[in-house]
Amino acid sequence: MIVLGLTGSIGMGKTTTAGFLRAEGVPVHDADAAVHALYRGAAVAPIEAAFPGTTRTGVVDRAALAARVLGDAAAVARLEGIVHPLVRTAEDAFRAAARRAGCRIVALDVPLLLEIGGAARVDVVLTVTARPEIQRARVLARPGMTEERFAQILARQMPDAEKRRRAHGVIDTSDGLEAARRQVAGWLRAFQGMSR
Ligand SMILES: CC(C)(COP(=O)(O)OP(=O)(O)OC[C@H]1O[C@@H](n2cnc3c(N)ncnc32)[C@H](O)[C@@H]1O)[C@@H](O)C(=O)NCCC(=O)NCCS
Ligand SMILES: Nc1ncnc2c1ncn2[C@@H]1O[C@H](COP(=O)(O)OP(=O)(O)OP(=O)(O)O)[C@@H](O)[C@H]1O
Repeated sequence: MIVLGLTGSIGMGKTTTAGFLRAEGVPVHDADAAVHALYRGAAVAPIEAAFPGTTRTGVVDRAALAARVLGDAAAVARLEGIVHPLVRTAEDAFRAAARRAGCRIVALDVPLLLEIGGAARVDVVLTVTARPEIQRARVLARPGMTEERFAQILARQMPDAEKRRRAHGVIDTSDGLEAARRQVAGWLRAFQGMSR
């Protein structure tokens, strides 16, 4: 079974590109979705213990948690130390189920794949990118997003050029949905020739 690692910085088009993979029959595990589920489940108690007052009625309050950790590298590292192992457990269960089901190729959608050394756990890295001005317009169009918050998030993420350099394949979402969909189909044809 070939494991694709789908990654890319904020607003580059990972989720949309993951949708193209699913449409081609590739099961996708979404790390961000796993984190959202953990914030209603297994992560609530350890996060409340580490950051008192950041959960409400058994659910992590993302805004309170963000206010508590963002801008404090040690606190972000502590949060990641709680969350990332739980995400890995969910990913491992997804991979085992896909292997049992006889899947030939699966994808892990992990925004921080390269930041957390995750390239070692996939066979192929696919980086989703877009021209900087397009990324910027997309992110700043989001409710509540500010130039400062955008800069803060970019500062925490590996530069896009480095993510493209480390990738086996790049999907550029700058030229519309159909162009990106065609790139996904092209890379899948290339990877399906691989044997694992
Ligand atoms: C700190 C938290 C609560 C802030 O939540 P909030 O809803 O305000 O922001 P959101 O999660 O949407 O993040 C916004 C953007 O930053 C990226 N991002 C999220 N966490 C991190 C991080 N630790 N380092 C770098 N980029 C990050 C996301 O991929 C997204 O592109 C949240 O980011 C979080 O729970 N982070 C720890 C878990 C994690 O590392 N998630 C990334 C998925 S692998
Ligand atoms: N190929 C594309 N062509 C045009 N617009 C796109 C394309 N891919 C994504 N978009 C648009 O860009 C925005 C961000 O897309 P998406 O949510 O998939 O990115 P993301 O990388 O998952 O974002 P984040 O990491 O911030 O969650 C959305 O408005 C989406 O419709």
